This record gives sequence, C-alpha cells and structure tokens, in this order.
Amino acid sequence: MSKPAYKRVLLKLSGEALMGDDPYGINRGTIERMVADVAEVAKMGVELAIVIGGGNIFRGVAPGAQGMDRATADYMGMLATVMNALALADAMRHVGITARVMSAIGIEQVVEPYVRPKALQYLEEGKVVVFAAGTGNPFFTTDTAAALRGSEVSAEIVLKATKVDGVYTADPKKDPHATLFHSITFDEAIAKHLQVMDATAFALCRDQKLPIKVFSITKPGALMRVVMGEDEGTLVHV
Ligand SMILES: Nc1ncnc2c1ncn2[C@@H]1O[C@H](COP(=O)(O)OP(=O)(O)O)[C@@H](O)[C@H]1O
Ligand SMILES: O=c1ccn([C@@H]2O[C@H](COP(=O)(O)OP(=O)(O)O)[C@@H](O)[C@H]2O)c(=O)[nH]1
Repeated sequence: MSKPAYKRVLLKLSGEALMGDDPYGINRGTIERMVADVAEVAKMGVELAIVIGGGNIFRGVAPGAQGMDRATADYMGMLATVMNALALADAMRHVGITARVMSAIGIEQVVEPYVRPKALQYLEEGKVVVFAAGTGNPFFTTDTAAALRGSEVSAEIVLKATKVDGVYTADPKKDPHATLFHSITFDEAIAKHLQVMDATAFALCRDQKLPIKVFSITKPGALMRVVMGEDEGTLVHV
C-alpha cells in the first residue's frame, strides 16, 4: 500500500461547511462524514492538527450582531469555534480517535489553554489536536490561525478543506465562468485578490514557505487523496 505524502499536517475545517444544508449550526450527518474522513487519515499515522472555523454558528447570531462593535463580534466568532471544536472532538471520540482541544483564549473550565510544547507532545503521541478560538485576537480569521498554528507545529502543509474544490480565477459561487487553478503562487493569489483565503493567511504561509492545498470537504475521498499526494484541489506555493 502506498504511503501518505505527509507526516504532519494542519487541517483547516470550514465552520460554514459544518452546517450542511441547514441555515446555521452543526448538522449531525455532516460532522459525522467529516470526522469519518479525518479518522481515515489519522488511522494511517498522519499527525493531525486541526483548526476549526465558526461561521456556521456565527451565522445564526449575525442578525443580532448587526451594528455591534467589531472586536466584540469577533470574540463571539471565536467562542463559536470553541463550540465547534468541542463537537468535533466528541464526534472523534465516537469513532475511537483521541482528540485534545486547545483554546487560544482562556476558558479553562471548558478546554485547556493553547500551550505549544503540549500541542507538540500530543501530536507526537498520535492524538489529534483541535485548535479553538482562532488566533485569540479580533480582526483575524481562522484561516490565519491555520497559517499560524501550522507554522508553530511545523506542519508540512496547510490543508484548507472548504466548500469549493480549489482556487478559481473568481469566486465560483458568483461567477459561472471562473476556472480552476491547478496551482498558483502566493504572490499571484495575493495580487489577484482571490478571496478564498485572506491575505494575512497567504502572506504568513508565504513567508514561512508553508504550502497550502485548497480542496472540497464535501467531495468524498478528497481529503484522503490530498494526504496521499494525489492530484486534487489547488496547491498554493512559494
Ligand atoms: N477565487 C476564488 N476561488 C475559490 N473560492 C473563492 C474565490 N473567491 C472567493 N471564494 C469563496 O471563498 C469561500 C471559501 O472561503 P471562506 O469563506 O473563508 O470559507 P471557509 O468556511 O472554508 O473558511 C468559498 O466557498 C468561495 O465561495
Ligand atoms: O483569530 C481569529 C479567528 C476567528 N475570529 C472570529 O471568528 C469568526 C469565525 O471564524 P471564520 O469566519 O474564520 O470561520 P469559517 O466558518 O470561515 O471557517 C470570524 O469571522 C471572526 O469573527 C477572530 O476574531 N479571530
């Protein structure tokens, strides 16, 4: 049997993808499918650090957050990622995967704080580490948290599992003529203002020479193909 292409990866799971076809929240079937994909990869011995988004929960409260101070709304978004992280870790437990949630903001009664050496230890022990609360700072995104944590734990690649199957010339949800890139450089992605990830995340990965693979989380087997180094999604590179 062929071997995985990576020993340690940082997987960014879209919060919004967790809602499946629901208007907001966590869809049971969707999270179970995602976790099944993740478990398959973890069981091959790939060390997995996960950053989870929060858009699925934040969407539900967004009408009430209108006009709210940006930083306050961002802290709500970070708390939303903590809920997703807890749900994800619990779903992993159900399929026999040991996961540890670490939060970037102090919330000790609920989850342990992020401590880099501890995270590295868990990864070496074969546990899945779920990073919650993004970077812990407002005005950032969980994509930037993925770039940051990926750099901190020396992941070989950031795998951005999202709702589209790669990076397009324009947002494929809005432009039916958009075409898919097989690969693209960080500088090109930033210069073209491609919105699939924010510029802060792209710039951090570029400076750390940490490649990103963008692929679909809803496409069956896509995560496994990416981990096996097969042709799937878009590679963003230096
Ligand atoms: N050039 C592009 N290529 C691919 N997707 C794009 C592009 N521009 C905008 N998008 C949009 O970016 C979304 C992914 O980014 P984001 O909203 O951060 O999702 P996530 O929930 O995965 O963090 C896609 O669902 C897609 O609609
Ligand atoms: O370091 C961070 C990470 C996240 N957020 C907030 O948390 C929300 C949820 O994260 P994101 O939108 O990146 O998740 P997604 O659903 O797109 O994966 C963001 O909109 C921000 O408001 C933040 O303020 N700082």
